[in-house]
Amino acid sequence: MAKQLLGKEVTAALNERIKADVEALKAKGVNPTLGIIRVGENESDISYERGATKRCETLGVACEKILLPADATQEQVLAAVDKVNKDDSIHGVLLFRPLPKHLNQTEIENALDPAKDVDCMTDGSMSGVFTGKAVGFPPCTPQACMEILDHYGIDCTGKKAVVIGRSLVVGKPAAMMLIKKNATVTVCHTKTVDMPSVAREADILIVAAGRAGVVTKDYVAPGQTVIDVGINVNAEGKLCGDVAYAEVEPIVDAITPVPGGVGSVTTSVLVGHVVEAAKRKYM
Ligand SMILES: NC(=O)C1=CN([C@@H]2O[C@H](COP(=O)(O)OP(=O)(O)OC[C@H]3O[C@@H](n4cnc5c(N)ncnc54)[C@H](OP(=O)(O)O)[C@@H]3O)[C@@H](O)[C@H]2O)C=CC1
Ligand SMILES: Nc1nc(=O)c2c([nH]1)NC[C@@H]1CN(c3ccc(C(=O)N[C@@H](CCC(=O)O)C(=O)O)cc3)C=[N+]21
Repeated sequence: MAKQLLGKEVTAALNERIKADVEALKAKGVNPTLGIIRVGENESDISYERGATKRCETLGVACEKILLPADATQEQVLAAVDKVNKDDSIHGVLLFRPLPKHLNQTEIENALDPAKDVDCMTDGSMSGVFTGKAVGFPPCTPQACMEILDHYGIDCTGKKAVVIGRSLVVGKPAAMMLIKKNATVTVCHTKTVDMPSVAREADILIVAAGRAGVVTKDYVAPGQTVIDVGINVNAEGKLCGDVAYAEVEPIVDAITPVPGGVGSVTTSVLVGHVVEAAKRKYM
């Protein structure tokens, strides 16, 4: 039986800190607010939006949404970004990615006010993750993975970490954060040869491929910690991760479940960033 690394155990202390900050802000007449921009009806965007909205409610943070159709023009999306930038009542902004293919995502991301960039969408914020200089906020999902390791006292120093996935939202920044924690890091992707033998060497395995069940029992070994970032919907309409949980869990030391793992920590980290952005402005 592997130890389950539970999101709710990780977020308990974090949520208490956020609630205290929210109260302090409200005492000063500031109502911390998250702005959400969604283009289209992507299923995974909508599930993140639902989780983030619920988390805002429980922590006392307001939420303003701008919903645009899937065929929105570049100008319409830029106008939405301009609106949230100019709105003093909005302290942090979440823009779901990837955007529909016809849009210039880089231009839209970089139009965002860096002070409101709570999910590391601008190139300036992302540079901070790579240079180690404190520029803006780190991306919420890889930070959630690090919060889980920290909470359970899993020391990365000298350990072998393998990350499956190289996206800018998860894989690449997660690799940088693991290097900062003194792990020796290998990053896998679709061109990696013999991934199972690479993954089996890991002490810490972070999986963000976005494909249900890619990590089977052949990828794991006793003693490992497995962090499953994937959020997929299975044939029965239930949430599942990228790891074939039933066959992996009996082998490894510790594992995050889906749901109840990384996703639930991500939304707390996001709301924490919004509150911190409001604090930086007013306190
Ligand atoms: N828990 C949370 O809070 C969050 C969860 N997610 C979830 O995490 C997953 C990953 O998200 P994201 O990084 O944005 O996804 P992307 O699709 O942008 O990236 C997936 C990465 O995984 C690699 N990959 C895909 N399939 C395989 C495979 N079979 N073997 C090896 N590598 C593979 C791809 O390689 P290549 O570069 O070669 O194409 C790519 O680098 C998704 O399920 C997403 O829903 C995302 C954000 C937050
Ligand atoms: N800029 C950007 N950043 C993202 O991080 C991002 C994105 N765009 N686009 C979409 C994907 C997908 N994603 C999800 C996160 C949590 C849940 C989720 O379901 N969370 C549940 C909990 C799930 C669980 O318990 O594991 C909740 O918070 O209540 C779903 C999906 C983020 N993504």
